[in-house]
Amino acid sequence: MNETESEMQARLLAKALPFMQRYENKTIVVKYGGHAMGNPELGKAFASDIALLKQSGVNPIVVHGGGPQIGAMLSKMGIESKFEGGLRVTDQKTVEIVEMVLAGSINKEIVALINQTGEWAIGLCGKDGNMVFAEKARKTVKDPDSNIERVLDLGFVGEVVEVDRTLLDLLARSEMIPVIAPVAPGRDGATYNINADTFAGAIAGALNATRLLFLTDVPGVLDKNGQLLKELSVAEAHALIADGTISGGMIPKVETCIDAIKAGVQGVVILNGKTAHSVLLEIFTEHGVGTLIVP
Ligand SMILES: Nc1ncnc2c1ncn2[C@@H]1O[C@H](COP(=O)(O)OP(=O)(O)O)[C@@H](O)[C@H]1O
Ligand SMILES: CC(=O)N[C@@H](CCC(=O)OP(=O)(O)O)C(=O)O
Repeated sequence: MNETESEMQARLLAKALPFMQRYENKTIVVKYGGHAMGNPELGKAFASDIALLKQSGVNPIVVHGGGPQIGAMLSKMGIESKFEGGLRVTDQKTVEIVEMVLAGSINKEIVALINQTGEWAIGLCGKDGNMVFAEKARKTVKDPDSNIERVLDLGFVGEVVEVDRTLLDLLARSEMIPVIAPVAPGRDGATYNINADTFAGAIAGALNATRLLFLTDVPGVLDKNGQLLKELSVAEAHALIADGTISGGMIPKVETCIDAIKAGVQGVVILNGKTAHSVLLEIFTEHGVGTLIVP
């Protein structure tokens, strides 16, 4: 007998039960990258995945990026921008635009998409509820020829030094889904631009998240031949960064995965946010997608 569409739907829903039970009351941090955004249909699918997690009793927390969108605004305003080691060199003018784009337009766009599903999202950044404090990032790079280390001055690029769980714990017990922009104050009163991957890792670590998902625009970490690596150990990741196979924005992503694993996050996955319902595929089905980072 041919299965009707309703029967198929019922069978698929029944299959999701063990996963719903596994993740009930667990925290899942989803990093939504700027490269994964932009397509309205995919945006809707992402929002409905997050809404479904919340309805299933999971505690989803969205941390978003917006690198390409910041780049577009900076060029519209005639401000030049460059990256070093995957991080945007950020002067005073740039950090103002970064805050405007991240904590403003992009944050509210994602909040609105989730709200349209009938769930409740609340848009925040590190400043809200004294959630996150940052300090000036101290990054060094090795000159490939001489191997000499050089300190980078990235301006108002920050790294997270403190996460206060109070607000996020409160929201976990509510109907609200937090959507967080990676901007945070320093104790020095400055505003810092934090790489969204690093920021998501810090939030996941502080909340002992069960899962940390990175939604980007590639299927996961690719090897030299462009093939997907389904699993990547910490040692292999270091080797791929050192030999240049992992470059650009993938560097802070993979480094964050390593730190998150060390901080006790149970599962860290880099996956393609350009595949519709990638979050559900990863969380509610047997076969994960993307690259799983293992200790
Ligand atoms: N080994 C690699 N595997 C996959 N992507 C890589 C690799 N090395 C560099 N990249 C680049 O990293 C990008 C993803 O990082 P990023 O641009 O910061 O995305 P997002 O905005 O989603 O955080 C990919 O689009 C790709 O160009
Ligand atoms: C310091 C630094 O580089 N900050 C990032 C913040 C946004 C971000 O990380 O966005 P994606 O996740 O889309 O790359 C930036 O200015 O682009």
